[in-house]
Order: sequence, then C-alpha cells, then structure tokens
Amino acid sequence: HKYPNPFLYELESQLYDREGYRSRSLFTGMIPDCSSFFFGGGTGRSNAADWIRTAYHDMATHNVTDGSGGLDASIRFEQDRAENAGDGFDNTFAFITGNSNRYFSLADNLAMAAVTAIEACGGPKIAYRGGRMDAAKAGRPGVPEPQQNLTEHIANFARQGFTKEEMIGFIACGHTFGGVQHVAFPDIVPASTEPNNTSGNSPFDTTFTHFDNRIATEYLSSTTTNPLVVGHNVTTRSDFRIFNSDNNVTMSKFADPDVFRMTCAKLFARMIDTVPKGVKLTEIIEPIKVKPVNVGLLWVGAGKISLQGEVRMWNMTPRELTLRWKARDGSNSSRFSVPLVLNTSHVTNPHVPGSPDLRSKWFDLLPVFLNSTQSISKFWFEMKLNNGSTVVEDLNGSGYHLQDAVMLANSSCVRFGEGSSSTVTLNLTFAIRGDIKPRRVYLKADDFDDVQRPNITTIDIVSPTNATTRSVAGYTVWNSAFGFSGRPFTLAINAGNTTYETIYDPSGVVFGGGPFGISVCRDHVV
Ligand code: HEM
Repeated sequence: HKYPNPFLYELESQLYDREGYRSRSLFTGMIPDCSSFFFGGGTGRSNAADWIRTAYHDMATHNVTDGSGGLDASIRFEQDRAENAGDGFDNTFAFITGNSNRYFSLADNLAMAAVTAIEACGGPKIAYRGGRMDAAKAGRPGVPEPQQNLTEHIANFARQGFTKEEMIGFIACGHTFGGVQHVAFPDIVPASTEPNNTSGNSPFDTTFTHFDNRIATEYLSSTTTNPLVVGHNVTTRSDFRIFNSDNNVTMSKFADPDVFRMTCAKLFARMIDTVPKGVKLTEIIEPIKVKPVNVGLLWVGAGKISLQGEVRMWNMTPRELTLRWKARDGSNSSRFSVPLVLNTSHVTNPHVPGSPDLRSKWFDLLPVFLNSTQSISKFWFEMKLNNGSTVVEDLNGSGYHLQDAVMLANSSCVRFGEGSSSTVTLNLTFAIRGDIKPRRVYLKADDFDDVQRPNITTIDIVSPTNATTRSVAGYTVWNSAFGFSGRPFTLAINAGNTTYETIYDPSGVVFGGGPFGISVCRDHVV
C-alpha cells in the first residue's frame, strides 16, 4: 500500500483492533461471550444473531439482473415491512451507528458487524472488503419469508444471485445462529414462561450462540427443534422444504464440520460483498504488519516541530525498532534516527479465528524535536529481530510520506462553557508552511447527515475573518476558535492541486486520548 492511506488504515483498525489497546467498539458486543445482548438481559436473544440477520436482510433485496439493492444500509428505512419483522435491525443500528465515521460507512460497519459476530462466535475467518455506500432511502422489497413455497424461495435466491445448492448452504450457515422469537413471529413459535427467555426464542439448533454444524447434524439425525423445520405451523416450515429440496445431498455434506465451515466462509463473504451496481469494494483487508498510528507532526513553537506517535506491530516483537527519516530537502543523516520503545501495557487482541494467541504489540515514538527549517519528508523502520537479523520496512522503497505543510500546534485546547453554558469551544492553533499559499484552509469535522449517514461538515478558516496569523520560523501560525461537537476532525488546506491534511484519529482526538489528544485549556476555570 501507499502511505498515508487513512481509509485503509481505518478499516484495518476496525477489523483487527478488536480488544485491548485502542480497540474499536464492535467486539464489545461479544463480551463477555456470544450470548451477550445489549438491550436487556433474560430475553433469550443475542447481539450476534441480530447483527448477522440484519446484514442478510439488508443484502437480500439485491437484484442480480439490474444490480439494484444489496448491502447498503437501506434496511434502516424498510422496517415497517412484514418481511422485516422484529426489532433486531433497530438494535443493530443503535449499537453500530456511533462507531461509523468518514471512512467507515454504515454499510461497511454492518458488514463488519456480521463478520465480527461470525468470527467471534466460533466461525471461520471471512474475507472482508470495504467501500460500501449508504443508501439515503428504502430500496425495493424482497426478503424471503417462511410462509413462501419452495418455488418462490428458489426464484428469490436466484434473484439475489444464489443457486439452489448455495441457498441451502447459505440458510444453514445463517441459522446456526439465533432462532425464531415469539414476539416477532407469534404464529410460528409459542411464548415462553422461562424468566431468561422473555422474547420466546425458539433456537434453530442447540448451540445457537455458537457457529457449528449442529444446524445440519441435528436436522440429519431428526433431533432438531428448529421451528422452521418441525414447528407446529406446517406452512412456515421453510427450512424443512429448502433443506430437503435436493434429497438432503447438500445438508449431508455438512455432516463434515470442515466442509460446513469452508462453505459458510465463502457464502458469508458473498453476502457482505453483494452491493448495488457501481459500488467498488477495496481489496481484502489484510493485517498491516508494521502500522504507524498517529505518527505525525505537532507545532511546538519557536521554530520547533515535534514528531511523535505509535507503531503497532502485528504478531511480532522485534528486539529493537528504529525509526529513520529524511529531512524536507531529502537529505539523510545518521542523526535522523530514533529508537522506539515497546510499551508493555499496550496490547491489542485481534481475535483472529484459529489464532487465539496472536497479539498486536505497540511501540511508542516519544517526541523528537525537529527544526522547522529542516523538518521531515518521509520515514521508514529498521527492525532488529530476535535471530539477530535486521529487516527494513520502507513500503518497497517508497517510504512513509509525511506532509509538513499543515500541522496542529500542541497549544490547541478545548474550553467548556462557564457556569450554566453548555457550549464547548475548540481553541485551534496550527501552522502552515510559509512557502505554501493556500487557496482554502478548513476544518473537516465528522458528522451525520439528516438520514444519519456519516459525513463531514467543513468550516472555512479565513484570516482575518475568524483567525489571526503571524509568521514564525518559516511557518505561519494561525489562531482560531470554533464551537466544538466533540466528533473527530482534521485540518486541511488546498494549495495548487494538492490537499494537505492532518492525521485522522477517530479514537483519541479529544481530551488527551493519544499523541494528538487535545486537552482542556490550562487556564480554564471550571
Ligand atoms: C428462505 C430464507 C429464510 C427465511 C424464510 C428465514 C426466516 C427467518 C425467521 C422467521 C427468523 C426469526 C427471526 C426472529 O424471530 O427474530 C430468522 C432468523 C434468523 N435468520 Fe433467517 N431466514 C432465511 C434465510 C436466512 C439467511 C440466508 C441467513 C443468513 C445470514 C439468515 C440468518 C438468520 C439469523 C442469524 C437469524 C437469527 C436472528 C435472531 O435470533 O435474532 N436467514 N430467519
């Protein structure tokens, strides 16, 4: 990959920083285990089953012929339809929406929620790509329903892009999780009087918060209690009609757990990659082995720039890790080098299926002070491994490019309204390199639009209208103040054909949460 690539970096973090240091929030829905349900205990339901069903219902309206529908978060506008009975969809978005941001659409988030649930609950690793777009309104209907007949189901899945054999597998893979709730489908399953099952959940198999092939083996041995196979309502026995539609040839193959696992890995990947025509998905998101996080520049004042940040090492702890750099003019010196320090209290657990011991370790890049006239243009890493060998990571020679055209000052701070005022003000100080004549200077703050899709609100910063400026050591230092939403923001400038932008840190922008954390103004009186 090329660096910087904040979109790829964000998706990779969302997928692989699951628990521990700097972890993202999806995995908390699987804690303490896969029976976790955030919307009330004792319901008999699970976040995992909700997330997987929501992704499927969002995708199930896809039409392979005209390319419409697919995983686009349109399910948010489609919940008044009988085909979307139940509140699992609302629950899912209530959980995930706040974690979406400019690089993480609701649809990407929903696809990842399904992947997270499947992988966390004993399932296979699912190939994950990003780049889905969020719909602004409802799409056409078309989710299959249990009272429909076999011919209708075959036609429905063909419209979604699946053969009959794939349909059988896909449903078995989905229905290894969860069950039918009386509250959503009173005609299919009875109410429950058990205090820990208030929604009247009749599970599809005996291990309904865990991925395994029991959905198939219990069906094959006629011990299943799957309400869509043996429920009292014969009309709604859709799993029964579908599972035996090829004389159980497909289901019999699933008696082999490895066959089931491999089949589901492929079909779940197809599910999340089924997107409306015109959407271009990224490559499969693979773990980034050496990942600079928030490695960037801060204006310290008096002609000094501080370089700092962190580096996440994937499944590897070199004996020594050194960061080397080139100055702005491309010159090199043995002095342009700093050792990074392993931070033993910073560990992240990516929960990769089949690799329970795999961990990411973090190294700190403690502040290095550079002369603002000398500065930096790119950096790379040198690792001394435990076997004594030295390995260079420089992205195949291109290095990690670092722009020094615009940077925040470490004196930026946040001020809360005094007394009864609830306004929060961002006191922003930043430096723009003197040789750059920006056409536009602006703040890009993460936001949501009127249909709750993540987007960006921009605020132009213009001197002298809402900013003051002064020249210092080759830079122009700007001072400005804004009402502050607390959402992640970056600062950008347009000059010539280039946009320069500060580092995007969705997890620690405010209140001291990391190298770019902005703290409360020191002179602030509470
Ligand atoms: C003919 C096709 C299908 C029919 C008729 C069908 C029907 C149903 C019904 C009636 C429920 C109960 C929902 C509730 O009470 O909340 C359910 C649950 C579920 N379905 Fe399907 N389904 C089909 C295909 C699929 C597929 C392909 C998947 C793949 C991901 C899937 C995943 C799930 C999951 C995970 C649940 C559990 C939800 C929970 O317990 O909260 N279904 N399905």
